[in-house]
Amino acid sequence: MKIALLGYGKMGKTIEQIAISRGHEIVLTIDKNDTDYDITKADVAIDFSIPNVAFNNISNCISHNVPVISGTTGWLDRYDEAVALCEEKKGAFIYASNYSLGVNIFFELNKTLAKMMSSLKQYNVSMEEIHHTQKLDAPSGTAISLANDVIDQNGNYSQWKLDEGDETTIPIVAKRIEDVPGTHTVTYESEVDTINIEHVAHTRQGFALGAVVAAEWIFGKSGVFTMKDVLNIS
Ligand SMILES: NC(=O)C1=CN([C@@H]2O[C@H](COP(=O)(O)OP(=O)(O)OC[C@H]3O[C@@H](n4cnc5c(N)ncnc54)[C@H](OP(=O)(O)O)[C@@H]3O)[C@@H](O)[C@H]2O)C=CC1
Ligand SMILES: O=C(O)C1=N[C@H](C(=O)O)C[C@H](O)C1
Repeated sequence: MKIALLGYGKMGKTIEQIAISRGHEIVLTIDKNDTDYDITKADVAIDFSIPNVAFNNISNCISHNVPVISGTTGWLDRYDEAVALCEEKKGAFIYASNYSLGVNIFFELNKTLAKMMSSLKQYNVSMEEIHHTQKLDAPSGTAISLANDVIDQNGNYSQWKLDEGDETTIPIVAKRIEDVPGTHTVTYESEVDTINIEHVAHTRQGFALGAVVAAEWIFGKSGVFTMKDVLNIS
Protein backbone atom coordinates (compact mmCIF):
# COMPACT_ATOMS: atom_id res chain seq x y z
CA MET A 1 0.00 0.00 0.00
CA LYS A 2 1.00 3.61 -0.48
CA ILE A 3 0.92 5.23 2.98
CA ALA A 4 0.90 8.92 4.00
CA LEU A 5 2.26 9.73 7.46
CA LEU A 6 0.64 12.82 8.98
CA GLY A 7 3.01 13.63 11.83
CA TYR A 8 6.59 12.50 11.49
CA GLY A 9 7.76 12.52 15.09
CA LYS A 10 8.47 9.58 17.42
CA MET A 11 5.46 7.55 16.27
CA GLY A 12 5.59 8.57 12.60
CA LYS A 13 9.18 7.37 12.35
CA THR A 14 8.47 4.09 14.17
CA ILE A 15 5.45 3.46 11.91
CA GLU A 16 7.59 4.14 8.83
CA GLN A 17 10.05 1.37 9.80
CA ILE A 18 7.30 -1.16 10.46
CA ALA A 19 5.32 -0.25 7.33
CA ILE A 20 8.40 -0.66 5.11
CA SER A 21 9.25 -3.98 6.79
CA ARG A 22 5.73 -5.19 5.86
CA GLY A 23 6.16 -4.24 2.20
CA HIS A 24 4.44 -0.83 2.15
CA GLU A 25 5.67 2.39 0.59
CA ILE A 26 5.70 5.75 2.37
CA VAL A 27 4.63 8.25 -0.28
CA LEU A 28 4.20 11.33 1.95
CA THR A 29 5.50 12.47 5.35
CA ILE A 30 3.85 15.62 6.69
CA ASP A 31 5.16 17.59 9.63
CA LYS A 32 4.61 21.02 11.16
CA ASN A 33 5.06 23.42 8.25
CA ASP A 34 3.85 21.23 5.39
CA THR A 35 0.54 22.57 4.10
CA ASP A 36 0.60 22.19 0.33
CA TYR A 37 0.42 18.46 -0.36
CA ASP A 38 -1.62 16.00 -2.38
CA ILE A 39 -3.09 13.42 0.01
CA THR A 40 -4.76 11.55 -2.85
CA LYS A 41 -1.49 9.90 -3.87
CA ALA A 42 -1.84 7.71 -0.74
CA ASP A 43 -4.02 4.60 -0.41
CA VAL A 44 -4.32 5.26 3.32
CA ALA A 45 -3.15 7.93 5.77
CA ILE A 46 -1.90 7.45 9.34
CA ASP A 47 -2.15 10.47 11.63
CA PHE A 48 0.06 10.63 14.73
CA SER A 49 0.46 14.40 15.02
CA ILE A 50 -0.54 16.86 17.73
CA PRO A 51 -3.93 17.53 19.37
CA ASN A 52 -4.79 20.87 17.75
CA VAL A 53 -4.15 19.76 14.15
CA ALA A 54 -5.48 16.19 14.25
CA PHE A 55 -9.06 17.06 13.30
CA ASN A 56 -7.94 19.08 10.25
CA ASN A 57 -5.65 16.28 9.11
CA ILE A 58 -8.42 13.69 9.52
CA SER A 59 -11.11 15.77 7.80
CA ASN A 60 -8.76 16.54 4.90
CA CYS A 61 -8.25 12.79 4.33
CA ILE A 62 -11.96 12.00 4.60
CA SER A 63 -12.87 14.86 2.24
CA HIS A 64 -10.44 13.47 -0.35
CA ASN A 65 -11.72 9.92 0.11
CA VAL A 66 -8.47 8.63 1.64
CA PRO A 67 -9.03 6.17 4.52
CA VAL A 68 -7.48 7.49 7.72
CA ILE A 69 -6.11 5.86 10.87
CA SER A 70 -5.80 8.33 13.73
CA GLY A 71 -3.74 7.73 16.86
CA THR A 72 -3.38 11.33 17.96
CA THR A 73 -4.86 11.91 21.41
CA GLY A 74 -6.28 15.06 23.01
CA TRP A 75 -8.65 16.14 20.19
CA LEU A 76 -11.75 14.07 21.03
CA ASP A 77 -14.03 17.08 21.56
CA ARG A 78 -14.27 16.96 17.71
CA TYR A 79 -14.61 13.15 17.35
CA ASP A 80 -18.38 13.33 16.64
CA GLU A 81 -17.74 15.87 13.85
CA ALA A 82 -15.18 13.51 12.28
CA VAL A 83 -17.70 10.64 12.46
CA ALA A 84 -20.43 12.78 10.87
CA LEU A 85 -18.11 13.88 8.05
CA CYS A 86 -17.03 10.28 7.44
CA GLU A 87 -20.66 9.16 7.24
CA GLU A 88 -21.58 12.03 4.92
CA LYS A 89 -18.64 11.36 2.55
CA LYS A 90 -18.87 7.56 2.87
CA GLY A 91 -15.25 7.55 3.95
CA ALA A 92 -13.23 5.22 6.17
CA PHE A 93 -11.91 6.19 9.59
CA ILE A 94 -10.53 4.63 12.76
CA TYR A 95 -9.55 6.46 15.93
CA ALA A 96 -7.98 4.48 18.77
CA SER A 97 -6.45 5.93 21.91
CA ASN A 98 -4.09 2.97 21.83
CA TYR A 99 -3.26 0.69 18.88
CA SER A 100 -1.23 -1.96 20.73
CA LEU A 101 -2.60 -5.49 20.92
CA GLY A 102 -1.65 -5.65 24.63
CA VAL A 103 -3.60 -2.53 25.57
CA ASN A 104 -6.63 -3.69 23.60
CA ILE A 105 -6.61 -6.93 25.63
CA PHE A 106 -6.12 -4.79 28.75
CA PHE A 107 -9.21 -2.73 27.76
CA GLU A 108 -11.29 -5.94 27.79
CA LEU A 109 -9.85 -7.01 31.18
CA ASN A 110 -10.65 -3.57 32.57
CA LYS A 111 -14.28 -3.82 31.42
CA THR A 112 -14.69 -7.30 32.92
CA LEU A 113 -13.15 -6.22 36.23
CA ALA A 114 -15.29 -3.05 36.34
CA LYS A 115 -18.43 -5.13 35.92
CA MET A 116 -17.35 -7.58 38.64
CA MET A 117 -16.63 -4.72 41.07
CA SER A 118 -19.94 -2.93 40.53
CA SER A 119 -21.68 -4.64 43.48
CA LEU A 120 -18.64 -4.30 45.79
CA LYS A 121 -19.08 -0.80 47.20
CA GLN A 122 -16.18 -1.21 49.66
CA TYR A 123 -13.70 -0.72 46.77
CA ASN A 124 -12.81 2.65 45.22
CA VAL A 125 -11.28 2.77 41.75
CA SER A 126 -8.43 5.05 40.68
CA MET A 127 -6.11 5.23 37.67
CA GLU A 128 -2.54 6.24 37.04
CA GLU A 129 -0.81 6.85 33.73
CA ILE A 130 2.93 7.48 33.26
CA HIS A 131 4.39 8.90 30.03
CA HIS A 132 7.53 10.64 28.73
CA THR A 133 7.99 14.34 29.45
CA GLN A 134 7.25 15.52 25.85
CA LYS A 135 3.63 14.37 26.00
CA LEU A 136 1.30 17.34 25.31
CA ASP A 137 -1.98 16.01 26.74
CA ALA A 138 -3.04 14.77 30.17
CA PRO A 139 -4.58 12.48 31.08
CA SER A 140 -3.57 10.13 28.28
CA GLY A 141 -6.13 9.04 25.70
CA THR A 142 -5.72 5.47 26.96
CA ALA A 143 -6.52 6.48 30.56
CA ILE A 144 -9.63 8.32 29.32
CA SER A 145 -10.74 5.17 27.42
CA LEU A 146 -10.16 3.05 30.55
CA ALA A 147 -12.14 5.49 32.73
CA ASN A 148 -15.02 5.71 30.24
CA ASP A 149 -15.18 1.91 30.08
CA VAL A 150 -15.41 1.73 33.90
CA ILE A 151 -18.22 4.32 33.83
CA ASP A 152 -20.07 2.24 31.18
CA GLN A 153 -19.68 -1.05 33.05
CA ASN A 154 -19.93 0.00 36.70
CA GLY A 155 -22.96 2.05 37.77
CA ASN A 156 -21.11 3.57 40.75
CA TYR A 157 -19.14 6.10 38.68
CA SER A 158 -20.41 8.88 36.43
CA GLN A 159 -17.28 10.90 35.55
CA TRP A 160 -13.47 11.05 35.74
CA LYS A 161 -11.24 13.97 36.77
CA LEU A 162 -7.54 14.67 36.65
CA ASP A 163 -6.12 14.21 40.19
CA GLU A 164 -9.49 14.50 41.95
CA GLY A 165 -11.90 11.75 42.90
CA ASP A 166 -14.83 10.96 45.14
CA GLU A 167 -17.48 8.25 45.41
CA THR A 168 -18.78 8.87 41.89
CA THR A 169 -15.67 10.40 40.26
CA ILE A 170 -12.71 8.33 39.06
CA PRO A 171 -9.42 10.13 39.81
CA ILE A 172 -6.74 9.87 37.11
CA VAL A 173 -3.19 10.72 38.15
CA ALA A 174 -0.88 11.64 35.23
CA LYS A 175 2.88 11.38 35.83
CA ARG A 176 5.58 12.53 33.40
CA ILE A 177 8.94 10.73 33.61
CA GLU A 178 11.67 10.87 30.96
CA ASP A 179 11.56 8.18 28.24
CA VAL A 180 8.54 6.21 29.55
CA PRO A 181 6.59 4.96 26.45
CA GLY A 182 3.32 4.42 28.37
CA THR A 183 2.22 2.73 31.62
CA HIS A 184 -1.41 2.45 32.75
CA THR A 185 -2.61 1.11 36.10
CA VAL A 186 -6.18 0.61 37.30
CA THR A 187 -6.49 0.15 41.07
CA TYR A 188 -9.39 -0.95 43.26
CA GLU A 189 -8.73 -0.25 46.92
CA SER A 190 -10.65 -1.27 50.04
CA GLU A 191 -9.66 -0.97 53.70
CA VAL A 192 -8.33 -4.52 53.67
CA ASP A 193 -6.71 -4.98 50.25
CA THR A 194 -5.78 -3.65 46.81
CA ILE A 195 -6.36 -5.06 43.33
CA ASN A 196 -4.21 -3.67 40.48
CA ILE A 197 -4.21 -4.36 36.78
CA GLU A 198 -1.40 -2.79 34.77
CA HIS A 199 -0.14 -2.51 31.22
CA VAL A 200 3.47 -1.46 30.64
CA ALA A 201 4.65 -0.62 27.12
CA HIS A 202 8.39 -1.34 26.78
CA THR A 203 8.76 0.42 23.41
CA ARG A 204 6.56 2.22 20.81
CA GLN A 205 6.72 -0.78 18.47
CA GLY A 206 3.41 -2.25 19.70
CA PHE A 207 1.50 1.00 19.04
CA ALA A 208 3.09 1.35 15.60
CA LEU A 209 2.47 -2.25 14.52
CA GLY A 210 -1.19 -1.92 15.55
CA ALA A 211 -1.57 1.25 13.47
CA VAL A 212 -0.08 -0.42 10.38
CA VAL A 213 -2.30 -3.50 10.88
CA ALA A 214 -5.31 -1.14 11.14
CA ALA A 215 -4.25 0.60 7.89
CA GLU A 216 -4.00 -2.78 6.12
CA TRP A 217 -7.42 -3.79 7.49
CA ILE A 218 -9.29 -0.60 6.53
CA PHE A 219 -8.05 -0.48 2.92
CA GLY A 220 -11.07 -1.11 0.64
CA LYS A 221 -13.67 -0.62 3.42
CA SER A 222 -15.93 2.30 4.25
CA GLY A 223 -17.32 3.23 7.64
CA VAL A 224 -16.24 4.31 11.12
CA PHE A 225 -14.46 1.50 12.97
CA THR A 226 -12.56 0.78 16.19
CA MET A 227 -9.58 -1.40 17.05
CA LYS A 228 -12.04 -3.96 18.36
CA ASP A 229 -13.25 -4.42 14.78
CA VAL A 230 -9.67 -4.73 13.52
CA LEU A 231 -8.49 -7.21 16.14
CA ASN A 232 -11.77 -9.13 16.27
CA ILE A 233 -11.56 -9.54 20.06
CA SER A 234 -14.58 -9.91 22.33
N1 LIG B 1 -3.04 5.77 19.76
C1 LIG B 1 -1.83 5.27 20.06
O1 LIG B 1 -1.61 4.05 20.07
C2 LIG B 1 -0.73 6.22 20.38
C3 LIG B 1 -0.96 7.56 20.31
N2 LIG B 1 0.05 8.45 20.47
C4 LIG B 1 -0.30 9.84 20.24
O2 LIG B 1 0.19 10.20 18.95
C5 LIG B 1 0.55 11.57 18.92
C6 LIG B 1 1.97 11.71 18.43
O3 LIG B 1 2.85 11.11 19.34
P1 LIG B 1 4.44 11.20 19.13
O4 LIG B 1 4.84 10.75 17.78
O5 LIG B 1 5.03 10.57 20.33
O6 LIG B 1 4.65 12.79 19.21
P2 LIG B 1 5.79 13.66 18.51
O7 LIG B 1 5.73 15.02 19.16
O8 LIG B 1 7.08 12.93 18.52
O9 LIG B 1 5.29 13.78 17.00
C7 LIG B 1 4.26 14.61 16.58
C8 LIG B 1 4.69 15.25 15.30
O10 LIG B 1 3.62 15.96 14.69
C9 LIG B 1 4.19 17.11 14.10
N3 LIG B 1 3.24 18.11 13.70
C10 LIG B 1 3.03 19.38 14.19
N4 LIG B 1 2.09 20.02 13.48
C11 LIG B 1 1.71 19.16 12.50
C12 LIG B 1 0.77 19.23 11.44
N5 LIG B 1 0.06 20.36 11.20
N6 LIG B 1 0.60 18.16 10.64
C13 LIG B 1 1.31 17.03 10.83
N7 LIG B 1 2.23 16.92 11.83
C14 LIG B 1 2.42 17.95 12.65
C15 LIG B 1 5.19 17.57 15.15
O11 LIG B 1 6.12 18.50 14.63
P3 LIG B 1 6.84 19.54 15.65
O12 LIG B 1 7.54 18.70 16.67
O13 LIG B 1 7.77 20.27 14.76
O14 LIG B 1 5.73 20.36 16.25
C16 LIG B 1 5.84 16.24 15.52
O15 LIG B 1 6.89 15.91 14.65
C17 LIG B 1 0.28 12.09 20.33
O16 LIG B 1 -1.00 12.67 20.38
C18 LIG B 1 0.29 10.82 21.20
O17 LIG B 1 -0.48 10.94 22.36
C19 LIG B 1 1.31 8.05 20.73
C20 LIG B 1 1.61 6.73 20.83
C21 LIG B 1 0.61 5.70 20.67
O1 LIG C 1 1.84 10.16 23.91
C1 LIG C 1 2.18 8.95 23.96
O2 LIG C 1 3.36 8.60 23.92
C2 LIG C 1 1.12 7.94 24.05
N1 LIG C 1 -0.11 8.33 23.90
C3 LIG C 1 -1.27 7.52 23.88
C4 LIG C 1 -2.22 7.96 24.96
O3 LIG C 1 -2.37 9.17 25.19
O4 LIG C 1 -2.87 7.10 25.56
C5 LIG C 1 -0.98 6.05 23.84
C6 LIG C 1 0.29 5.62 24.52
O5 LIG C 1 0.06 5.46 25.88
C7 LIG C 1 1.47 6.51 24.23
